[in-house]
Amino acid sequence: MESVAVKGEGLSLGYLKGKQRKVILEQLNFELKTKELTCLLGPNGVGKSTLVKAMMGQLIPFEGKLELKKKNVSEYAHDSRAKMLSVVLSEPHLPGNLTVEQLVSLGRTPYLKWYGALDTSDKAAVNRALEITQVDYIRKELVNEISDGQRQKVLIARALAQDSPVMILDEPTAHLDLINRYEIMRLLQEIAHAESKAILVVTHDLEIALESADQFWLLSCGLPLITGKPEDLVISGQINQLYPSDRYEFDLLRGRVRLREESSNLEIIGDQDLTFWVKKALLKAGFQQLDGPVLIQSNPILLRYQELEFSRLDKLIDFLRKN
Ligand SMILES: Nc1ncnc2c1ncn2[C@@H]1O[C@H](COP(=O)(O)OP(=O)(O)OP(=O)(O)O)[C@@H](O)[C@H]1O
Repeated sequence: MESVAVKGEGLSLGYLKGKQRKVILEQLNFELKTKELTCLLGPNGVGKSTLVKAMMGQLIPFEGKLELKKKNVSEYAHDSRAKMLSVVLSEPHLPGNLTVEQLVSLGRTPYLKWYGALDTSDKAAVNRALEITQVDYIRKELVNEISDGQRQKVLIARALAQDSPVMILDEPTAHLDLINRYEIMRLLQEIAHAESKAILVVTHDLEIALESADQFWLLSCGLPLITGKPEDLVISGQINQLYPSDRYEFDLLRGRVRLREESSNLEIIGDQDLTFWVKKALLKAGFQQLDGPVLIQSNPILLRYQELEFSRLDKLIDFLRKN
């Protein structure tokens, strides 16, 4: 099986204002691969949706090549492109009077005959999509009467029913709680691997993306697109290009962004994970320096400072403020 599903080469994308070109992205090179979950990350306004629009055939590149399964994206007729690429947008307008099953069935639209009814293979594709995404049990519920997390799974089911080798999702975890964010990304990773799909997810959710993505594409203003395994980009420090400001940095140990640590002379002794949180609380409370070390004893937690013992950080901080 050809592993490159979408390929961009020397792509320049943007919008026309009259006859004037407003270039948003230049010299983009990438390969979206089958059996991989790729996350596209970048700050607001950098051009992520612009790239997605181009992949959907809604935006003709100013320059360069954009191929979907080795054929120029703009050469596809609407229906044949829909068989190749499905899209889940972040804020879709859904007809609320449809049931989950009816909405997922809409994924079969590109395959329907002129009389518009689902045949046995369409029904099988819908059932399979409902099962894979585990929303079978709400198939008769109305779309506007289910939770945000369920709705997101239903939209993924509709894209699955469309049976295209490429799936693109724009912020599928927006508005979801932490567990559901993990759930959705884990589901997408499983689908990419088990169903042999090339999946591109646009997201701002770096922590969750790090847990689930096989590839990262990092877009930052005025720089070339960086692609690679998330862990490689972390190890090489390229991940920091997402945060151009000096105030932020990627915390290698904890796998997330943090405010660059203020320089401090705090001496905190104890288990490494615990010292991290004690230091964080002291810095937040405005203490960059103390008159001696803070010793942390675990099980039960006890903080020792100047021969005094504190069972909680707020008690230690209260003491420091008063003295
Ligand atoms: N239809 C349009 N016409 C002209 N300029 C546009 C149009 N749509 C978007 N832009 C511009 O293109 C740039 C990139 O926008 P885009 O929506 O692709 O960013 P994004 O990375 O998806 O942002 P976000 O994370 O906020 O969704 C922005 O400067 C925006 O103003």
